[in-house]
Amino acid sequence: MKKITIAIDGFSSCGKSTMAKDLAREIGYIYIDSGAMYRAVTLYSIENGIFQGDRIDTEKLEKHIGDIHISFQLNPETGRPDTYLNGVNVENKIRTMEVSSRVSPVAALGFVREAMVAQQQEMGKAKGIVMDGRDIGTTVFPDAELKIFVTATPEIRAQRRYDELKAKGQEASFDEILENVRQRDYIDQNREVSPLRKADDALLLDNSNLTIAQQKEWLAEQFNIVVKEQEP
Ligand SMILES: Nc1ncnc2c1ncn2[C@@H]1O[C@H](COP(=O)(O)OP(=O)(O)O)[C@@H](O)[C@H]1O
Ligand SMILES: Nc1ccn([C@@H]2O[C@H](COP(=O)(O)OP(=O)(O)O)[C@@H](O)[C@H]2O)c(=O)n1
Repeated sequence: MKKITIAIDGFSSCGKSTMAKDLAREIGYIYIDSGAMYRAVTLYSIENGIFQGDRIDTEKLEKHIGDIHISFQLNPETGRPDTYLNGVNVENKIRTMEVSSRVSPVAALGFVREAMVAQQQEMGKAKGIVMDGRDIGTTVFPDAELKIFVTATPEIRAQRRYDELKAKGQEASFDEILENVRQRDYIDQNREVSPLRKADDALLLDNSNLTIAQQKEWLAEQFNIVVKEQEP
């Protein structure tokens, strides 16, 4: 069967990676969490003195961008890929509120996006990939055969992220998470380079009232429809 490219974009914390990972596992495709790459660049910046308070030393980051190597390795325990920054597993570190609160300004920098998009396009060259993020259907893979744009209300998304952090035993405040979700949505939609928007040919999914199982089933249906259409 001919392999296709699947792009899943949308607002923060709405369940993109949950559905992307599940689908990739089921159909034997590679899964790439592009947000993890921007989070890893942010962690590198925090750990290497590139932030002065909230200010980003963009000159320093640009000088070091070539030293930031991000890769993914399947974690046999979770069955999902973990993110590695220069050979070190940073999967837990990149999910903290500290990284969440600093990632969107880093991801708005043109040279950061250029470097990440080049790596993402290289990863998807052979197709057979599910990638989730903000600009996958618009910039990274504009020719993707299946494009989805996911959304849910900010309150529902913040609650999902709150439950997740709690379950991991991390300190979290619902109000702080809601504020972060809103702030990131704003920056992501209003930046100059590749702002978050639905590609004209993307299917819209509001999963506010869907369970994980329901959205998984919906996505599998969309995949089957597109694959059938591709058949000669
Ligand atoms: N339909 C859903 N209903 C309830 N919780 C969900 C749903 N989809 C995802 N989640 C949970 O919400 C949290 C955020 O999902 P995630 O896939 O990380 O979102 P995103 O990749 O869009 O940021 C996770 O803890 C996930 O288990
Ligand atoms: N393709 C992408 C993916 C993420 N990002 C940025 O990276 C941040 C973190 O992405 P993420 O997918 O981990 O966000 P969550 O929705 O999982 O919290 C986003 O808020 C965006 O600022 C981006 O600019 N482009």
